[in-house]
Amino acid sequence: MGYDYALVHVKYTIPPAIALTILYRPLLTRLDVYKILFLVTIALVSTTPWDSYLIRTRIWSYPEDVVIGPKLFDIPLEEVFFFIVQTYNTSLLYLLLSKPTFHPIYLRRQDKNDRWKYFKLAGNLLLGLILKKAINLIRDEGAGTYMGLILVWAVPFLILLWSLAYQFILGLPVTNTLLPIALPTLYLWIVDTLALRRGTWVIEAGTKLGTHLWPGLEIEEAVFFLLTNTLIVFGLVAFDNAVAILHAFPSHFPSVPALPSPALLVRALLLPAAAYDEDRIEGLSEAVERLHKKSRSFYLASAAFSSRLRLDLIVLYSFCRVADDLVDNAASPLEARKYIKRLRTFLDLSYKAKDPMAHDQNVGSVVRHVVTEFPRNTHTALLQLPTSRLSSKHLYDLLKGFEMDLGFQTSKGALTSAFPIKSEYELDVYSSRVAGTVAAMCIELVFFHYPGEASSTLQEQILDAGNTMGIALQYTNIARDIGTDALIQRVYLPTSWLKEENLTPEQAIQDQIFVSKFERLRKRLLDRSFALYEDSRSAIDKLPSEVRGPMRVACESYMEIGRTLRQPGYRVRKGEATVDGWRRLTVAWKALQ
Ligand SMILES: CC(C)=CCC/C(C)=C/CC/C(C)=C/CC/C(C)=C/[C@@H]1[C@@H](COP(=O)(O)OP(=O)(O)O)[C@]1(C)CC/C=C(\C)CC/C=C(\C)CCC=C(C)C
Repeated sequence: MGYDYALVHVKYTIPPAIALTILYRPLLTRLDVYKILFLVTIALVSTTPWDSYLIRTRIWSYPEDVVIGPKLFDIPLEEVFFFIVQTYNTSLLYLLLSKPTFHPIYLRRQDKNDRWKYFKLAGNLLLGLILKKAINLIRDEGAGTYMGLILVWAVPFLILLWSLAYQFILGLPVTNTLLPIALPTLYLWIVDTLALRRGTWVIEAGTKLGTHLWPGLEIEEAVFFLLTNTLIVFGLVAFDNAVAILHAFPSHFPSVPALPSPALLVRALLLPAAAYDEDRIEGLSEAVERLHKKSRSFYLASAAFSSRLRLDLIVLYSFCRVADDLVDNAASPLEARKYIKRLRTFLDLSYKAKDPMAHDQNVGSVVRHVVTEFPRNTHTALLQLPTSRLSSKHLYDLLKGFEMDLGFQTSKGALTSAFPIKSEYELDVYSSRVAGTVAAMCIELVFFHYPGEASSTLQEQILDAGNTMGIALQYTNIARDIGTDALIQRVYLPTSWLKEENLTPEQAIQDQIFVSKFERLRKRLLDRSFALYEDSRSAIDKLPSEVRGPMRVACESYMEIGRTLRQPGYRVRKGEATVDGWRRLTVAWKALQ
């Protein structure tokens, strides 16, 4: 009996496991736990008979004085623990590195002439040849036996995973594929070199090739760790591929449980790529692109949400952004009004389409309306709005908020300007309509994806606090944009506030930046923004535990704009991010704790 093998764990495998757990803990979802357990189970079940065979046939051995003693099918418990901890560590690293990835946009519809099918074929051919060579090595019963046994065990799994998930394996960023394979492999090569040198485990002479990758590292060991890490990462990629299919194509999978069964995952992977809905994939890609380009705060926050809710939030953002831009960037107030009217008709038709009696006919009229009445680049954002999960009230109220913007008289040649925000109350109403509604819709989506976690009274309280938080964010938004809004004749500062400073909205526009008074009013906006934020933020703790952190990230990273604006001497610069990327990340990290 000895502790050498156990010490390898104490020194080399448990510390990274602890570090990765601490690092990933705030982002961990139930689906992640499910994935890790799934992978660990497969690793145990598939490796145990094979490793047991290697030990019983003495291809592989452990001196009695380096292991504690207990065994499972002749495998020392330290070795069994190795399968678990390696799978755990590589899985956590993969999860960490792939957190920012929005998987559905890597799905590819494939028709007959798509060249990707040749990649699939080439991969399978190559793996098939390796398998044939491996069988020959075992048959020869010579120095290639151990290498042959490693390959014969690993390659069939690789063929399976490649066949099911080659689109993702090839398409995902290398930070999601090569990196989580390469880092743990290199690390385990170093650990293995030290263990073989100390004699903690021994490969018998006669069944090994005798080639070293570097002094002290047998080629078989190097290949073993490379293949096992590849299997773990490909397994996780295949899992994410299946989940992406389940969430992206409701027409094929109308209802998906939070933790899909293995059978459902396999069914998803077996859906022919020719049956993928191309418009849906394109729509999701456009939505992520829009979010990425237009909002650093919400893009970062979106990565922290679980996949199902994340998808809905991204398409909701895309709708809100497009609707806001249609009104804001209209060539004239008349055109802006026309778009609001068309958006209202779009909502009327969409909510009528929910009526099961005339569903198909009504969906047709929604599509026709969108295609004929809106610019091409807005179609997917409108058509993907998840109306089945949102009550119409908030969307109609959002349009009422946009309508208030039309109260600003901005047409060229207009003699006088109009300023609809006369009092703090009116600013609150405006903010509630354009931002409180957004908060309410985000919360509705949370309740949809996490049903039964809050009573209806609690839901009301949370929605109320969400409205307040939305108003807080909008006040910060207005404080940041005072200058740029003035350039387009919009003064959101309440006329009553301006009056207290002996100013009028017209002066605000003429002088643009009447610096000190303007800064005093900016401070007043921010003070109220932070008061509202303080009033509402504790309600986030009443949300389902999995969304608390991500919601905090969304609110905190936006409020950080306010904190920056409050710094003495800070000046807003047009086109420049108020909060830099590093600071935003730090804020997100703290919000997740
Ligand atoms: C990850 C995540 C939460 C993403 C999606 C959020 C989402 C759907 C945002 C839509 C934003 C949008 C384009 C709305 C149109 C109206 C508008 C312009 C509102 C202002 C947003 C400012 O965005 P931005 O700075 O990019 O806009 P401009 O360049 O000025 O045009 C708003 C300030 C409103 C944003 C409000 C929210 C996202 C609500 C936040 C509150 C919650 C998520 C609820 C928190 C829960 C509790 C219980 C307190």
